[in-house]
Amino acid sequence: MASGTALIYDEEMTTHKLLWSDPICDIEVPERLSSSYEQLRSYHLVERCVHVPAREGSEEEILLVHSLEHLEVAKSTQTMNEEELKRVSENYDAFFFHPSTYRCARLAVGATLQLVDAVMSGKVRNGMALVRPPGHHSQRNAANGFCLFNNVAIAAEYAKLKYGLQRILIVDWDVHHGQGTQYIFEEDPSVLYFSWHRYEHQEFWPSLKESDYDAVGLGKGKGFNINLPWNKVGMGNSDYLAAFFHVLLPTAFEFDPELVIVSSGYDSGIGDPEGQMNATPEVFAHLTHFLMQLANGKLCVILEGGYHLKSLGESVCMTVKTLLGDPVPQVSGEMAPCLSAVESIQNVRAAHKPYWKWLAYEDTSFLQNLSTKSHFLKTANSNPSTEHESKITNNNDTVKVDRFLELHMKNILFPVPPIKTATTGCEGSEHFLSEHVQLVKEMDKTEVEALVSGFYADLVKDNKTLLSLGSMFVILDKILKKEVCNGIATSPTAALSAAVALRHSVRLGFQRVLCVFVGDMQMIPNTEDGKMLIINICEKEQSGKTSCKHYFSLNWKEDAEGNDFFSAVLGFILPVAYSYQPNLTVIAVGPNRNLGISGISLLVALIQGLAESRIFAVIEDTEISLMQNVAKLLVGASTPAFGIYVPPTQEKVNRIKALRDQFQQEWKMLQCSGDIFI
Ligand SMILES: NCCCNCCCCCC(O)(O)C(F)(F)F
Ligand SMILES: [Zn+2]
Repeated sequence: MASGTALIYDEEMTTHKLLWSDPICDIEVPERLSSSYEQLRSYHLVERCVHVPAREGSEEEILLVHSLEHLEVAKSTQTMNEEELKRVSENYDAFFFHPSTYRCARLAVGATLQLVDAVMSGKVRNGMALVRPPGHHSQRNAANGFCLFNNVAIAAEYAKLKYGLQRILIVDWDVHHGQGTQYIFEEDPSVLYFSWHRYEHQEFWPSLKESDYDAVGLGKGKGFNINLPWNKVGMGNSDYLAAFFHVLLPTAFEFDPELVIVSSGYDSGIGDPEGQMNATPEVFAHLTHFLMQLANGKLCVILEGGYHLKSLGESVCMTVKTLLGDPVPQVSGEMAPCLSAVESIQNVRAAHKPYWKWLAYEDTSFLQNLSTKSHFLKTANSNPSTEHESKITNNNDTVKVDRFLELHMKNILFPVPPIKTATTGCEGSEHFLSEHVQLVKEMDKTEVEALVSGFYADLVKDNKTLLSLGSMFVILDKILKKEVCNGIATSPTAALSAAVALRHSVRLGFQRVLCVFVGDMQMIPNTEDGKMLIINICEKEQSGKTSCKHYFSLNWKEDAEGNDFFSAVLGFILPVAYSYQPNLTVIAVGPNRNLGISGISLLVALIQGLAESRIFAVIEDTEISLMQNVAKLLVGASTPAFGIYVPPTQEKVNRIKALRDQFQQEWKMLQCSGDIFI
């Protein structure tokens, strides 16, 4: 699988600028590009990327999406004077021409296509193109909203034509609706377009009815256009993550794209005058991390909007750092989506129920009793997470936001551990040893005995286990000291090793340890003090132990034909895990696991977004191929082969829903339907 991250930037795209006064367009300034690039340099990220040059998009490439008339009008502006430029610009909603606009727009298209080629040819795994003018509002025959040519739409058509792709996912996390992109692919089932956007019940620009959640696509394209409207400002990290867990990711994994393209606008970030949202830069690391697990990692991130230069720059850096494979920083803020966000999520899930298998058993009874909607809103105040107090009173106070971000990013940008993975050289590990892996020597026997005889004597009986513990302690120490990012060990009794590892981790000072245990756990540690949260994925209810706030037994029988674990990971495990905010994750696979390797791989891949990617994996030593798969994932050598997508059965959906209904007050990231307020 390819490696490396491309960065495409050409200073010439800073020449396009507004020549007259226009309070609407004057935020789209050249410094957006140059200061983002400077920020990348200041974090030494430019030198870690593969430099790919921009080029001019050809007329033929532009005509993949735009009309000849639109192209001719754009071309004709190159020789116009200011008066003429102003007049042509007035034909469009919120667009301005400069003599260099046409040249810059062709460079933006070409830069985007260069990135697609670099990724599709395997020259790099993923990459980012810093371009302007942006693209997602421009339409076949019109410029709109600072956009002249639709860079991302052209890229999708180009990729279909040149690489014969049949499924492309476009994720538009810009705070404005990319109506241009929606119109272009509305009837096209080969391009799944997802956009969230500030909407405020059609009050916010471009104020279109077709930006609402019920615009699902037309004809054969029905189900392949997903609009998630934000009807309030102040949306934050938890709202964005909830939208990914409960809308985008389940759909994306079912769609199984061959390429993912992001219309990456950062005006959805804190401090932006347009968005007025509260999401902080590190959330883009999480969003990027999730999308990297699709399409075998083939991800092209294309800049759209973003008008607070500091917020824009920090968010661009978070995105590129993650594309490079760095650990994902802890996400800040209360992990509780607001009522308005949950309502939008519920509405879009209901609207798409007819088109997606994963939604087949979605309960849409709330639609019938819409009359109780007022009831819905009235009782809403009973839930504390209904509204977000806006951290920054008004985003217009740029300097205040600068200071906030200065402090906020200080404890986010931790030094990247020199080594990615520590292992004990267990059976089969020679396959993945590389400069990213450190073989740790076993702790010597006497040390282990001293340790075990004290704190773990009640757990450890025989000698063989004792030795396997030696390596485990060494790895846990290295993870705690941040000498490595993650670690993996095998054990003759994974259940016992996991129990000792959990107790050892808490003793070492990890205050919140998440343990996901696959198979029967045999011994279940006491989770009363909340310092551990255990999710036991087992075939049958553990002896009498029912689920409670910090212990869940999730009964799951792997599906014979393929991998149906997506709904459990996305709809339950990740929301609980993100609500808990662990500072270490322990993944353990015991004897007679009830999950396929692809289900476990999915879990390991997606859970790396937690605890600054600190994961300790302990695998039953009979599971050689599983160990190798997990090790490759931890090293970042591969994205998981998720196997054949199988939608969840009604019984499994009901089991998740029951757990969600029972615990969504404690773990609020589980909330995805409004019936919690009724
Ligand atoms: N009352 C009229 C307000 C017009 N506001 C225009 C906002 C354009 C936003 C452009 C963008 O940020 O979506 C892009 F990504 F394309 F750059
Ligand atoms: Zn925007």
